[in-house]
Amino acid sequence: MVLAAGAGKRMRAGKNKQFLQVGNKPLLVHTLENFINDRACTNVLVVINEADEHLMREMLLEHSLLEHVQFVYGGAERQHSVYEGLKRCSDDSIVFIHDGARPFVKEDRIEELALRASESGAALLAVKVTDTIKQQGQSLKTLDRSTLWAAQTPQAFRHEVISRAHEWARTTNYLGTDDASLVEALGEPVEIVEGSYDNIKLTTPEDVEKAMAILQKRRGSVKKGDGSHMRIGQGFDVHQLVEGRPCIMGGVEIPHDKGLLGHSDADVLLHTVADAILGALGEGDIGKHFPDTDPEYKDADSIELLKHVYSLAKEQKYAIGNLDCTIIAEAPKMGPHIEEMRNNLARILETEPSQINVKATTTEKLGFPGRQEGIAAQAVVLLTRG
Ligand SMILES: Nc1ccn([C@@H]2O[C@H](COP(=O)(O)OP(=O)(O)OP(=O)(O)O)[C@@H](O)[C@H]2O)c(=O)n1
Ligand SMILES: C[C@](O)(CO)[C@H](O)COP(=O)(O)O
Repeated sequence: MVLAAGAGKRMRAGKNKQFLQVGNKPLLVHTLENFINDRACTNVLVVINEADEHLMREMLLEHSLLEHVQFVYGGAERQHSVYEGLKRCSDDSIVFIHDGARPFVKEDRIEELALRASESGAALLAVKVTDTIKQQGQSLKTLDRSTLWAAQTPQAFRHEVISRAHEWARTTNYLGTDDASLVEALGEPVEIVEGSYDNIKLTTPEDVEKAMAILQKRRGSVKKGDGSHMRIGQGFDVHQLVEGRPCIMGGVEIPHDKGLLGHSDADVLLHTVADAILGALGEGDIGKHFPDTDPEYKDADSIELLKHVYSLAKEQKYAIGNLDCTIIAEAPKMGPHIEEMRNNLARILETEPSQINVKATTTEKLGFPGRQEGIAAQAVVLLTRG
């Protein structure tokens, strides 16, 4: 259960912080991917505000996650949101309750929590407190920090245990700041699984900068030299120019007296980029994935084809490092459309336009592009993961 029904007031972003862009994707997308990609996780429930539903659906669709989640409407307080979510969890499950605003939970912690929760009924991630903690009373007291832990999420429970704790809290009007505290209040065991200081909750604007630094660190900390932290690929494609076809380039329909011939919409730029990404992944080429003999791809929208190719990269946890493309065409003029193509590519590939470069050249009237018989495009892409 991923909680995303808060207002994000302390973030002061003018919208629910779950939509905030953190590096190459929105906060909630980072968080959900940790669970959707986890093999042991069978159902992902997202607790949302009804008012956010439309935008939430659009965002998850754009990142190919919509089909992997179910929505439930939350309540006024975090605890009420959890209560609503619990009604939708099955009786025999281990329920993970996690803040949508914590994007950096690690796979091995999820495994450890599942194990400990199935043994003891309840387990949470927490880190040892590193500051000296003062308690304000009549006089100031210093607590023994060797016994203090800062609670994080996920918190994992046998469904029966957490449902009972929430029912009790509801009838007694007990409001806790996390879910483990409700089980503690019943006097039942809760185990701590040591987490990581990087598993931060993005609460204030400063946390976005911390999150960016953690993302950078993760990208840089993947073992170098094994060829898995970055992959490079190149693509090249040509389509013939003929009368009676639209000229679609980088998702932009460019007014011209001729258009590109092909089984799909023949967007030579997007095909080239798709080939470059497939090359980087060692996954062959677009002909292998979308055969031009398959009627399913007749007049296919190349944006959808490229999205599919990018989803293969995401499955392997790669994102775009940068992409550089060249269109080779005598006509039409590409200049007025380059920015739109760049923005389209950034959107499809879930990155920033600054990571993408699109340029165009003629061949000085030489060869098939020069004679305006066709248009070629080439691309080089760097995929990174971490
Ligand atoms: N009624 C609520 C309140 C919070 N949350 C979720 O609980 C998590 C942790 O809460 P917090 O960081 O406090 O988020 P917000 O409530 O959104 O932030 P704020 O308190 O600043 O408004 C967030 O992922 C938030 O979306 C929720 O699902 N339902
Ligand atoms: C549950 C929690 O993440 C534990 O640290 C946290 O208490 C929830 O956030 P909030 O700011 O207290 O709502």
